[in-house]
Amino acid sequence: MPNGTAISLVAGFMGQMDAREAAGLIVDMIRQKKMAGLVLLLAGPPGTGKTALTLEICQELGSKVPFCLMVGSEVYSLEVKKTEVLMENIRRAIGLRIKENKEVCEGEVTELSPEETENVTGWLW
Ligand SMILES: Nc1ncnc2c1ncn2[C@@H]1O[C@H](COP(=O)(O)OP(=O)(O)OP(=O)(O)O)[C@@H](O)[C@H]1O
Repeated sequence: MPNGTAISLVAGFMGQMDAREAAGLIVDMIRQKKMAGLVLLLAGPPGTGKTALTLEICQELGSKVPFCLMVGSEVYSLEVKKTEVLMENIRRAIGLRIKENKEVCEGEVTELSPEETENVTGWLW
């Protein structure tokens, strides 16, 4: 609502008034670029709506803000480095935005003519 209080039932979300009002403040702060360099941490028991609230914040910020769900057990896996997991998710988030602008050309390749180059990368300079 305009005064910053949450509506008791909206978009399937009910209760959690304090958390939803706080989420509204976060959305305002992001829009005013006051969250730059800051991280929002939602803590609480399982199934209390942390993910749902995060998705709401993301949707409120518009279609250009990607929602990228990360699984905690992935981050703490011994097989993959934490930085690799983070990089993969950042790539995924950027990929979502690139995908929106993707131009698809349809056609048929009728001929391929390989060209010899001097450098090992295969790029023409
Ligand atoms: N206040 C709420 N109103 C309506 N539905 C809710 C509310 N809180 C949670 N839910 C629903 O309960 C389910 C579990 O919520 P969610 O996955 O967001 O919880 P979570 O806190 O992220 O859980 P976890 O810590 O296990 O990841 C979802 O389907 C969500 O839509």
